[in-house]
Amino acid sequence: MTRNSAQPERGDARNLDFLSFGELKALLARIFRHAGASEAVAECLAANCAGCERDGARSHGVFRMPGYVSSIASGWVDAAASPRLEDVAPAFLRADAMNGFAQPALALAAPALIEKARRNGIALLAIRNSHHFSALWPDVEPFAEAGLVALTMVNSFACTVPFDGTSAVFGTNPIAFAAPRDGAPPLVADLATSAMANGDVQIAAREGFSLPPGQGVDQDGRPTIDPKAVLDGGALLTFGGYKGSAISLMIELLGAALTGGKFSYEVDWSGHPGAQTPHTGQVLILIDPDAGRDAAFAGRARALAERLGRVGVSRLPGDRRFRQRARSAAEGIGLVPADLARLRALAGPA
Ligand SMILES: NC(=O)C1=CN([C@@H]2O[C@H](COP(=O)(O)OP(=O)(O)OC[C@H]3O[C@@H](n4cnc5c(N)ncnc54)[C@H](OP(=O)(O)O)[C@@H]3O)[C@@H](O)[C@H]2O)C=CC1
Ligand SMILES: O=C([O-])C1=[NH+]CCC1
Repeated sequence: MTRNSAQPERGDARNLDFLSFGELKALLARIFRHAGASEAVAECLAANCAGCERDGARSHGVFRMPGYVSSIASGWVDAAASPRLEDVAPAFLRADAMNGFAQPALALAAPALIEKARRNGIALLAIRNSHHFSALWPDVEPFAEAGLVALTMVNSFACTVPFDGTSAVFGTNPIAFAAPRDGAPPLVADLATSAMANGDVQIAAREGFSLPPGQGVDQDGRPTIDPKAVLDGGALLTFGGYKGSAISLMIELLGAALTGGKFSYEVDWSGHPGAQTPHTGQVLILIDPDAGRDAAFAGRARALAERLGRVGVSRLPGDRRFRQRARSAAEGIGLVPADLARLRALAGPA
């Protein structure tokens, strides 16, 4: 059976167990603490991962928890690391995640970054020595809610063949953008620059679905719709051929060369069986869109969105997530009972 697994269905609601966001976040925080994370890291990553599940961003929801745990257990990532911040220029911050996760480094930097963006109109954060194993929208959306435009990019691990190339060099290299909009939630776009996210390929393999044609190749470079062949020595293609390849190239440069992180092809976790979290870098740019003038940007964003609606566009990036978020708030976050049981087992004794 083939399914466009970009946002796979979770199954029949009648067969699910429902948790509130608070309950799911508390369970995930227990798992992180049990795995050896510091309190701060556990809270930060639990909120992030529970938020992905709540919003229907399944490729980075609770299915990722065993990967977090095995990466921590392998000694590849330090879940108790305390990130360090360096103020390098009026509009430039660097953060060393100290071989920990990227999100706690971003959380540490956020207040100073916002202050710099408001003072200078723009500010850049370069995070290195960091592991990013999640969606990017949580890294940009809060800034747009505070009236700022945010753009972020992360490189990952070599699993994507550059256009015209013969083997994987790029990661799935996501880019996310958030902008404030008058009278509505921010506009938020968040996408892998590979044809699919690696997480969705893993979900398809686990649930027994084929990939749509044109997403990946097997270990011999032949086109395949078998997710296991893509994961087992094969690779993904870039989205949109040479165009996605060009954007992925930019993300390698900004995510790694600019930050001091590793290129995706330099990630070598062979000495750490069980490691799954890419050890690379992340760049984030904040813009105060109304610097030097009266507020206008959010109104312009609203005008553009309304125009798109008038020509028949029924879904803007972020809309599906916001709808799912509202649904989760009303009904709870539905989990397959076997997945919930696995999470409880990962959390150890209560
Ligand atoms: N940490 C890492 O190294 C990596 C993380 N990722 C993450 O994986 C996630 C999934 O990526 P990907 O599979 O490419 O995302 P999708 O293809 O599912 O979605 C990409 C964007 O397009 C929007 N969108 C999807 N379908 C439509 C449509 N029909 N009309 C209008 N807008 C649409 C989505 O909005 P909406 O969200 O509302 O559906 C989203 O903003 C991302 O969160 C990404 O950050 C990916 C690669 C690596
Ligand atoms: O889905 C994906 O492609 C990835 N998520 C985290 C690392 C790569």
